[in-house]
Amino acid sequence: MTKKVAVLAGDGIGSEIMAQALKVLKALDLDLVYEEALVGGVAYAAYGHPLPESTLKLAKESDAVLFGAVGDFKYDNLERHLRPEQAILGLRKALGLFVNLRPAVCYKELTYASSLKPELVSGLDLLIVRELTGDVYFGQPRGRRISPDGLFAGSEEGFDTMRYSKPEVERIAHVAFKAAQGRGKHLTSVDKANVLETSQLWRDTMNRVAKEYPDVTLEHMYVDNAAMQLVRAPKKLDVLVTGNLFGDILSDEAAMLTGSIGMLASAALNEKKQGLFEPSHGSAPDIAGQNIANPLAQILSAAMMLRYSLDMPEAADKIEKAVKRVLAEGYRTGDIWSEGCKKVTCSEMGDAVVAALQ
Ligand SMILES: NC(=O)c1ccc[n+]([C@@H]2O[C@H](COP(=O)([O-])OP(=O)(O)OC[C@H]3O[C@@H](n4cnc5c(N)ncnc54)[C@H](O)[C@@H]3O)[C@@H](O)[C@H]2O)c1
Ligand SMILES: CC(C)[C@H](C(=O)O)[C@@H](O)C(=O)O
Ligand SMILES: [Mg+2]
Repeated sequence: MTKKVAVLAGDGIGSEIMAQALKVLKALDLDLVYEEALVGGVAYAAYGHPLPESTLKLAKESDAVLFGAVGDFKYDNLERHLRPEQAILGLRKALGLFVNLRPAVCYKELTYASSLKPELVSGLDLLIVRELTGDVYFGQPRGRRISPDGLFAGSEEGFDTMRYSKPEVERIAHVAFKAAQGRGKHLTSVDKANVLETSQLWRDTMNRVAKEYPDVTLEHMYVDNAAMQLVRAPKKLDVLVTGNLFGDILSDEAAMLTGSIGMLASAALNEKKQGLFEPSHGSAPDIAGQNIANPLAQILSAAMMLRYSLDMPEAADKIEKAVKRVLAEGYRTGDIWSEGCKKVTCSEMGDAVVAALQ
């Protein structure tokens, strides 16, 4: 049966990189229909809301969502619920996308583009499993008020609530342990249990779930140390599991190990394998409209979509192989370019990937 993909390009470089991913998908001539809709700042401009009902409906009834990026500094002063970023948060929550897989792979051709020494990153292949629908991102209560107590009583304060429930940690733990079983059988759980109750519950729960996976070695690491280890000896890590906020920060850090944030794809999944697939980076307003963004994270996110949600692993393999091929042939957008390589625009990179499909 023909499957349906909701295509939400969003803001900034979103439409430029999405055009490349669609070009690649369409060149594969798959049994898919694509339906586009507005999301983020462009949706706010058209409908007065970053996640219009029609876009949410399309996302819900589709087999997968291919998402670009949202965010535009010109909307930074809107009330929070109208800001473009609320669209991605709203979609994650509405679709129950509690699993976020962010693989950080350093292709051998890009070793030089990493900010770390080549020997530290060559062959790097790590997977961040980030919990995506809980934590301080969604915890209530939150808000602004006049502080009722303490040293600054009477002053305006802002507050958010970091929360995780046991079943919420258990379900992401199972995903992470299973991922570790399929890889190096080593799982690093990242928390801040030396300070936070939320993290202590996280750690206790990880330890309990670990008993069901005796073949996987579980290690705990405080998030400050994890941030350090990621740049000290990243290849000692294989699968990391962590909460929403820590995962957001660590995945951008891991992105730079691979050479550019423009290389980091991601999958957000629910229990039914329905997913939203997006690059880990944002709308990059500083380079939008210039056709110079790196589209590979978006193209690799499309490959993840074929693998994880649409049961088309051969097509996913083809895309991933084509990306490796264009890198081997020396094609580089500006963010990963170095002397001796072929500098290409965003759309030329898309064309190169299409030409490299076999
Ligand atoms: N999932 C999302 O949609 C998402 C993710 C992160 C940030 N954002 C939003 O994006 C906007 C910009 O945020 P930011 O500047 O902090 O982060 P960003 O990821 O958009 O950009 C950070 C830096 O990386 C560069 N960059 C990002 N993607 C690139 C690519 N594909 N090729 C080459 N260079 C690339 C940018 O030019 C910029 O210098 C904000 O509104 C933010 O809230 C959205
Ligand atoms: C835009 C923002 C809400 C989002 C997040 O914090 O999850 C982004 O940074 C990401 O990494 O996908
Ligand atoms: Mg982020």
